[in-house]
Amino acid sequence: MYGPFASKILDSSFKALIAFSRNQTSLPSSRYWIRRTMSSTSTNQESLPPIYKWASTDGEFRRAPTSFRNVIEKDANSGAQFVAEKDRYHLYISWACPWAHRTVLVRALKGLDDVIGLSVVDHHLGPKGWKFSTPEECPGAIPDTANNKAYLSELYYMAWPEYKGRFTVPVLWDKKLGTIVNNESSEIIRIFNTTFDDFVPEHAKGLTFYPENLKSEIDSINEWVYDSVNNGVYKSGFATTQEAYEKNVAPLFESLDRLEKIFSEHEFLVGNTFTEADIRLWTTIIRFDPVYHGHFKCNAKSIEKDYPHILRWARRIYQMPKVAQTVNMHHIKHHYYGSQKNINPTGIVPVGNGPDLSKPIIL
Ligand SMILES: N[C@@H](CCC(=O)N[C@@H](CS)C(=O)NCC(=O)O)C(=O)O
Repeated sequence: MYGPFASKILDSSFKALIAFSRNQTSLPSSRYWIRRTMSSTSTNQESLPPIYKWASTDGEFRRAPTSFRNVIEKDANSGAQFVAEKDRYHLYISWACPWAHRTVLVRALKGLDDVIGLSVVDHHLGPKGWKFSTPEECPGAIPDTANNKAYLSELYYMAWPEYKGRFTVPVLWDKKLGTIVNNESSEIIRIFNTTFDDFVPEHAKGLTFYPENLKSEIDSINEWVYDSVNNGVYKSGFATTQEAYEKNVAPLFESLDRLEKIFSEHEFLVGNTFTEADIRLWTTIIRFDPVYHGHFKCNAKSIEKDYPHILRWARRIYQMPKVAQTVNMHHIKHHYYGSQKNINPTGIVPVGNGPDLSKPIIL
C-alpha cells in the first residue's frame, strides 16, 4: 500500500499528468479564472478555457491518468494509513458521470449508505470545475457536508496544494486525515466491495462483485469494454477531427455487436453472475441512447432499436433493488448537453430519455 504522498511520486503516469495539464500553471486565483472564462463562450477549441479542452492538438481525446491511488485496509489494527472505519470516509460524485455512477451504485448495493457519506455536485460543469449547490439551487445535489467547500477543486488542493491535474469525480475522501484516498472509480468499487464488510447489513456481508474464481475473466472483459465502450464513447464524442472520430467510433460498435452476442447467450457478462464487469458497462449503456447517440455522435445504432439483448440485460440490472435510485436522468442529460458547449453550443437538452428501463423484461 502506498501512503498518499508516496503514491503520487511512485505513480509512473505522474509525468504524463503534468504534461497533460501544463496549461494549468498556478493555483486558481480569481484573475486566473476571469482570464480563462472570458473566452468560454467560444466554440473554437483553441480558445477554450483549459477545463473544456478535452482533445489533444491532433484531435484525439486521451484520458489523463488518475493521481490518488491508495487502498483502505479492512483490518483496523493493520497499522495502515487508511483502515476501514464507519463514518470516516466520504464519497463525492456527480449523478451525471458514468465513472462516479459505478461507485455510488456499489455503495448502494453493498449497503454502505450509513457507513460512507455522500456529496453530489451540481450537474453543471463550469469554468471553475464541479461546484456544490443546495438541493434548492439544483434538485438532486447534496452539498459538501464533510468539508463545507464550494468547489471540488478545493478538495484537490487541500490534499495536494501543488496539484496540477483535472478535478474529477469520483473522489473518496478521508475525513480523519483530511486527504483524498482515491479518485479512480475502478479502484474505489473494489475498495467498497469487501473492505467495509464489518459495518454493512447482514445481507451484504460477503457479497462480492469480484469473486476470486472469476477475477481473470472479469479483468479481461473490463479491458476491452473500458477501451472501446466506456472510454470509446468519449474518444468519439471529444474528437475534433473527422479522422479521430471515425477511428474511435468503429471499434465502439464492433464491441456493442460483440456484447449483444454475449447477452443473447448469457444473463450477465461473466460466469452468469452479476459482477463488476456488468456494473462498469451498465453505467455507460444507460447513457447511450439519451446522450452518447446524439451528443457524442455515436449514432450508427441505438440500444433501444438495435440491441435487444443488451437492452434486456440493462433492464435486468435497473430493476434490481436499490439500482434505480442511483439514476438521475435530469443530471445526466443536463450535464452533457448543458456543460459541453463546445459540442452543443446552444445548450439545448433533447427531450428523449432513452428506453424505459422499468418495463417488464421480455424478449
Ligand atoms: N479515471 C477516472 C475518470 C473520472 C472522470 O473523468 N470524471 C469526469 C466526469 S465524467 C470529470 O470529473 N471531469 C471533470 C474534468 O475533467 O474537468 C475514474 O474512472 O474515476
